[in-house]
Amino acid sequence: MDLMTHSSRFLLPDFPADNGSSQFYALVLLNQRIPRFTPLLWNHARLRVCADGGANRLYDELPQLFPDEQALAIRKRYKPDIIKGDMDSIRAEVLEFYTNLGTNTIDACHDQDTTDFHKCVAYICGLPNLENHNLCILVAGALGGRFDHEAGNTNVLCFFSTTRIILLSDDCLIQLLPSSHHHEIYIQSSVEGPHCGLIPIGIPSRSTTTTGLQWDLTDTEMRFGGLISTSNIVKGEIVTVRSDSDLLWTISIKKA
Ligand SMILES: Nc1ncnc2c1ncn2[C@@H]1O[C@H](COP(=O)(O)OP(=O)(O)OP(=O)(O)O)[C@@H](O)[C@H]1O
Ligand SMILES: Cc1ncc(C[n+]2csc(CCO)c2C)c(N)n1
Repeated sequence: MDLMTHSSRFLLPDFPADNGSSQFYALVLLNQRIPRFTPLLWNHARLRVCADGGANRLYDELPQLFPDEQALAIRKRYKPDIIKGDMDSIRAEVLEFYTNLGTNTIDACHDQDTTDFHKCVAYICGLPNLENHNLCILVAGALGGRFDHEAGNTNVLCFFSTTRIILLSDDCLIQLLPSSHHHEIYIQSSVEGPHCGLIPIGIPSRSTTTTGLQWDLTDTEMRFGGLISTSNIVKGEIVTVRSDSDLLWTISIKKA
């Protein structure tokens, strides 16, 4: 079984924007409070997409992160490449502002069966010329507020299980660890941890084995209605995970 490695280097303030790695970061902004480190993610991303009302968050909340600068100057500096969704949440003035700046908008109001976030990920995954890149989609504003949205966002991780997608809020990070691989997670202890969780999603895990946690699992069964690993603690610099089913990995993000 192949190894997949993971690192939240994109949260490090001194991780260079032109980081020389083969990773192609895309950023998706959702319609929930944007994390304070969003400008950092923005600088790493080579494609920036707003999911419908996510554009309102960019317009309203990004200038608040730069209180000493003119809101208009910040809005012009942080121009999304694409706004995609069913366009029922983006305000008219916001749509007009970014359209005038040259942002492409893709109206997908005919599809009321997938979320705006799902539509954005499908769009990114369908872009030509990405096959040779190691795509990683960073998602800002994925948690907090409505649980149906949080569940829908988590479902997108499962739907696109072969794509690296990382849900982010001010407080935590969530990603899928597919069972097709075993995993090494390099902990960036200056910005994340120690609280973490491993959660079976979709189906129970008959066997999960970890190293690097305070409460390691050893060929352990996990299922909703039985044991799932919450309030665990990262102990080492590397956490390893092997499981017979897909798991969610979640880790706390430290306050600055
Ligand atoms: N409270 C929230 N928590 C987490 N994610 C959210 C929340 N609100 C919206 N999102 C995410 O942002 C995306 C865009 O939000 P937007 O409000 O435009 O969606 P919507 O389809 O209009 O929602 P609604 O269900 O209210 O009609 C959603 O697809 C969802 O992924
Ligand atoms: C079983 C079922 N439940 C809910 C919806 C509604 N829905 C799901 S995604 C979406 C688009 C949101 O922008 C909407 C309206 C549906 N279609 N099917």
